[in-house]
This record gives sequence, C-alpha cells and structure tokens, in this order.
Amino acid sequence: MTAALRLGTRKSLMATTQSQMVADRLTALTGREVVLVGVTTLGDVSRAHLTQLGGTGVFVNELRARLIAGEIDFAVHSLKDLPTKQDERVVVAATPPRDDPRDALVGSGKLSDLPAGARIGTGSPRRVAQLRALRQDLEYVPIRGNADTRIGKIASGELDGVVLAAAGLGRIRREAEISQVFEVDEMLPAPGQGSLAVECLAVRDDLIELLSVIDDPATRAAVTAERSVLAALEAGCAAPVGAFASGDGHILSLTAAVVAIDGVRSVRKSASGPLPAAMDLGRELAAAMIAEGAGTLMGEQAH
Ligand SMILES: NCc1[nH]cc(CCC(=O)O)c1CC(=O)O
Repeated sequence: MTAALRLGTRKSLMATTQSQMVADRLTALTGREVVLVGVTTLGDVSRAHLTQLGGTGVFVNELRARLIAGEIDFAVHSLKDLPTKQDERVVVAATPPRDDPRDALVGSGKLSDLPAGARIGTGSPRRVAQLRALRQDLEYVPIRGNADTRIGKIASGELDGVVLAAAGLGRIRREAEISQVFEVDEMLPAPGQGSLAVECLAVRDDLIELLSVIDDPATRAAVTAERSVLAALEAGCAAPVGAFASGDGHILSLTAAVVAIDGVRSVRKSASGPLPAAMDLGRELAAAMIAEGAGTLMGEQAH
C-alpha cells in the first residue's frame, strides 16, 4: 500500500477548509490518501510579528521550511499571500480552479446606504484607497486578526462594516453575512485573490506529476499575469495595487491599478494577450503604469 501524503496547513479555519478541499479533490482523482498536518506559523502566534517581518510571507515561509525539512509532502497557501520572489527549492505544482476573486462588505447594508462617518474596518491600503474612491465620507479603520475577529467588531458596535475577500468568507461559512460584493471594476482585487497555490519541493518529480491533475491552466495564466504586475512594480502585499485577469481559454484580459491612499489619484491600465504570454503581459502592463507615475503613487504609502 502507498503511504498517505502529508499536506501541511496553517491551523485557522480558512486554511484547514481550503486544505481539506484540495485533499478531497486529489483523493477523488488519484485514489491517494491525504492527511492534514497542522503547522503553527509566526504570523499566527503574533500579529506584531506580522508587521515586523513584513507581511504575510511569514505564513508561507514556515510551511516551506517544513517541506524542506521533509516533514510534509506538499502545502496549500492562499495564492495572494505568496511573496512574488519564489524560493527555488519549491514549485507551485498546482493552481486549482479559482474561487470568487472579489472583495465583499460585511455590514448592515451596501456601501452607498451607510451614513456619513460610518466606520469600516480594513487593514489593506488597496481596499482603503478604492473604498475612498467610492465613499470619501466614511471612516476607514485599520484592523488585524482573522476574519472572525474582524466581523466580531460589528456585533460589538466598534465598526459598521468590514471588507474581506468573498472567497475567504465562503471558506469559513460566513457568506450569508455579506451585504455587498464589489464588482472588480469598482474594487480591483489583490493579485491572486480567491486562488490557491499547491507547493511541493522542486525535486519531487513524482509529486509534481500527481498534483498536476488538480491544476487549472486558465487560473494559472490569470494569476501569473496578476503577480507579474506586482513583481514588476516591486510591490508587496501591503501595496495599494489591484490586478485581475480573466480569459476565454485563448486570450487573457488583464487590468491593474495603483491607487493613492486618498482614493483620488490613480494609474489604471488594461491589456490583453495570449494565455502562454501571461508573464510578459503583466510585466509590460506594469512598465506602462510606471511610465504614467505608478511608482510615485506607491511611494506615498505610509506602510
Ligand atoms: N491576507 C489574508 C488573506 N489571505 C487570503 C484571504 C482570503 C482568501 C483568498 O483571497 O484567497 C485572506 C483574508 C482576506 O483578504 O479577506
């Protein structure tokens, strides 16, 4: 009998749910048994670490360390949490079909229904900048913590709403509390939002082949283009950068924006190209954005 594959995952509800989805799909398609191995990351232990260590890369690095140590066979990450610089010892062996890429408001009503001065919680400069473009008269409050903690601040009266990724809300079964899903043209998602990355060691050819059955090439092309924008802008996960690509199977359409924190000034561009050229599409779009001043807008961020 073949040994069960060990899938490393963070222990949060969102992480274990998405890891279990991947495990079930892999077992259904290959017959291989998969066991989840819970891993505590520095980012889970301390929010202070998260800011000090420079963003969500801390979630990813601990799982990669377990891969390299041979304690797990593969790992599942939220793709938008992956640093743009890839560790050459690991590969993204699969990008499963993407879930809803959009951002969502959890609150008592739509953004346009909220009274002036209402307090909206979000720790993301990308969300704050785009929310300001929609409503200048609301108060945007920086918050951290997992989605449950954030949503809890509405019930306690601290906040009138919070903005989170629709995909994440679905994975923790709180989608019923969504009062508005933002269309991508009013709130451009973070590069990779709603997608997962399945990573294993680059030397595990056997595993790379096995995991390829859960890869969705259309999702891979889209997120490759989006992340290529981020990499070329030399921006991290805390930058006010949105990017979204979708395709019809042959042609990929990509839109990206850098929005100043005041929500007023922005550089926004779109381009399309063949799926296999996803990386170049993103790089070229970013170069055009830099030519229009995107770098200056990003440089203004306090973060
Ligand atoms: N940075 C945290 C994070 N990483 C992935 C998701 C949601 C799920 C996803 O986008 O795939 C979230 C929470 C959020 O942004 O609301």
